[in-house]
Amino acid sequence: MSEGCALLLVGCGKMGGAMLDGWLAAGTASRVVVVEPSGLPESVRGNPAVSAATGPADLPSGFVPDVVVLAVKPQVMDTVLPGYRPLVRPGTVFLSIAAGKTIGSFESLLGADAAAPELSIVRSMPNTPAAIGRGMTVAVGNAAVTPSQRTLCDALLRAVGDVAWVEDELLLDPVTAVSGSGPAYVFLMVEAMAKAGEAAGLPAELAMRLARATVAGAGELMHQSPTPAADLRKAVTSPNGTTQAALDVLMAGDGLQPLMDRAIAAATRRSQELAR
Ligand SMILES: NC(=O)C1=CN([C@@H]2O[C@H](COP(=O)(O)OP(=O)(O)OC[C@H]3O[C@@H](n4cnc5c(N)ncnc54)[C@H](O)[C@@H]3O)[C@@H](O)[C@H]2O)C=CC1
Ligand SMILES: O=C(O)[C@@H]1CCC=N1
Repeated sequence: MSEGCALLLVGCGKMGGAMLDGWLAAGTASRVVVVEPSGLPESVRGNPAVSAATGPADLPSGFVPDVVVLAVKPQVMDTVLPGYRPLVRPGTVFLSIAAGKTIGSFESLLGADAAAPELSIVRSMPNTPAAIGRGMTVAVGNAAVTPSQRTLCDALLRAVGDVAWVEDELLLDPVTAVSGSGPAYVFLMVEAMAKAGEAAGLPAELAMRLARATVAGAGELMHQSPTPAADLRKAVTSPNGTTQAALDVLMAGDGLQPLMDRAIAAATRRSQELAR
């Protein structure tokens, strides 16, 4: 991977943009063409390795991507993707980060001969901490993905954080619910802690500062420590102390677990619906 690949990025919004920054910083892509109606993001303007195209018919002449990264919203994938059929060839792998969209849907959108063995597709689910190189991505490939294409996709995803590969594509729906959407749950917890702190008498600004610092610090502690989360929790919890009083509420039968079960189930269902 020392030379970097030729990459076509379709959709350069929040996730595509974050990943592009990571690839360029890591040198995983040596040439990137970006198709994005809003134009190139500020962070890559002037970078000689990056150029813009208005669509599949506007790619630089002779540009043959090793990988086409699909980072548009799932809702527009069906209209956007057929335009990229001419790029299907044995040496090119299509790497999707779209929620819900299945490998089967990409196979049919990318051509009538979609079952052809040369149509290499990797479906993946990253998350927004990718913007600071701390993403968590889960990926699954179809049978056509060669070992070198898998290595390439792994390097691209690893440039923005950790990567796990699975064999069973059905896992991508609960994966999306846990790690894809998960950062939003954590940010909501910060908001909820700050509001509760305010209700308990703290000035709003101080309550938010405490909530942010606590979640960020606890996250970093967990990141740096191999200690299981339950043990980190127990280390905060003095017998019959303040934490115990709060955890008696949060760990009650109607506490956080049933709420989280319902939230993850709802997101999983939505991911399954987006496939249709
Ligand atoms: N935001 C998140 O936390 C995560 C998002 N994803 C997936 O990433 C994909 C992108 O999501 P975001 O970056 O959040 O959305 P976004 O709206 O920020 O980015 C999508 C981009 O696609 C562009 N676009 C629209 N039509 C296009 C076309 N015809 N050709 C090229 N680009 C086009 C839009 O202008 C926009 O910049 C989605 O499929 C989503 O499911 C995956 C994991 C996490
Ligand atoms: O909310 C969504 O649909 C996307 C996928 C995971 C995170 N954001």
